[in-house]
Amino acid sequence: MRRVIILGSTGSIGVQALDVIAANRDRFEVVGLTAGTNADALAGQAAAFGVADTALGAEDSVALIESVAADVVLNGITGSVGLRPTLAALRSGATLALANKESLIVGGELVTDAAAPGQIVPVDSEHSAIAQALASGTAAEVQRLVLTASGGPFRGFTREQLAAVTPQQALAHPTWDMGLVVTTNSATLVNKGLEVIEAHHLFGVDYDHIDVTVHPQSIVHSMVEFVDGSTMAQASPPDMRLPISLGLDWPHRVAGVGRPLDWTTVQNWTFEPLDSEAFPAVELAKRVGRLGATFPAVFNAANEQAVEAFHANAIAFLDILDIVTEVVDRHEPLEMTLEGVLEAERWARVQADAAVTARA
Ligand SMILES: NC(=O)C1=CN([C@@H]2O[C@H](COP(=O)(O)OP(=O)(O)OC[C@H]3O[C@@H](n4cnc5c(N)ncnc54)[C@H](OP(=O)(O)O)[C@@H]3O)[C@@H](O)[C@H]2O)C=CC1
Ligand SMILES: CC(=O)[C@@H](O)[C@H](O)COP(=O)(O)O
Ligand SMILES: [Mn+2]
Repeated sequence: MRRVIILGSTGSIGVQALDVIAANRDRFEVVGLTAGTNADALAGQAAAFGVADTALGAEDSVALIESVAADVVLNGITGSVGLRPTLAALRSGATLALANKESLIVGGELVTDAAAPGQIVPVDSEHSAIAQALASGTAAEVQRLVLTASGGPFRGFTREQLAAVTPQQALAHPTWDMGLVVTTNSATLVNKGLEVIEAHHLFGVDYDHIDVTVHPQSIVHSMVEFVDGSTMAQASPPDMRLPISLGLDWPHRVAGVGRPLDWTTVQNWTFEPLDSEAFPAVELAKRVGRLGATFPAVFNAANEQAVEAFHANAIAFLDILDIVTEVVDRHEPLEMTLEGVLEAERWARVQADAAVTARA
């Protein structure tokens, strides 16, 4: 029986994790649940799963991790506020099933240095796919990682067309039903940029050997190319319960957690290059990833502020990336300590908010 703490249990990842556990009560026991502010939903989940320990907010999530023994902590919090809970989960010795990509991106080596080998299991669908595909060769035999991107709701749009898109349109993701921030990030392709940095930290592959291809069907979740020219791809219908289940009990598979592909119907899987002119986010992310230090934290924090402003109708869609770029370009890197990262984030949020105000 694996004892599981779920951080962000009231969100998209958290609710799907509870779905997986509800169907496999002989295998998983929920021992802790946390949310941001939604106390009613949290109390309902605690009653349904017989959980005594719950917490609201990141600080109390850390206290819960420190006081409740668990085999695995699933971090399904949204945003870089998940950094301290990620570090607390690693300190606790539990496996960290990581959906909260932001904590790895902003924390960088603070997170990877705190992790024992194999302690972080990726839940993000692309990184779960890569982890599965990597089993086909040795680390030295890996040539390239290829992350798939759906392209989001605005795939094929020109910059002129993107200028007028609305928050409501940005939330209409073609293949995944997710929280507001990651869905908006999929529309700008910032999500794919964050995922390139995430892949670099998780798998130790340099940025010249991490590529992105647009695959609108979201069936091939990512690929690993090996030195002999062989490419291993992981494919399944888009359903986060599969990577979540692997995160909860890696490397073991949970029977029946996802439905398989249906080969009795016509399949049309397509792949196309990313239009970096309309969607410069991946190039910018690679730039900040290469710069390292506090640049990724600044990229992410400025984006979080700009996404919030976009949904408050304070800025236009294209302003999101313009603001993030402006803030990154002005950044003077700070020391890579927790305090340095938090200070860089504070600075980036102030700068981004000022850039929003300047556009009002
Ligand atoms: N959804 C998906 O399919 C995927 C998500 N991810 C990643 O997983 C993470 C979660 O995404 P998703 O589930 O979509 O997001 P949601 O917005 O649906 O859920 C976020 C969760 O985090 C909680 N939360 C928000 N703020 C805080 C805070 N300050 N302290 C503690 N908890 C907080 C929320 O609580 P409350 O309800 O109280 O606000 C909620 O439980 C993100 O990093 C995302 O990029 C990655 C791949 C796929
Ligand atoms: C399900 C998942 O992992 C999301 O992060 C997904 O990647 C979003 O899709 P795109 O960013 O490819 O549109
Ligand atoms: Mn993803």
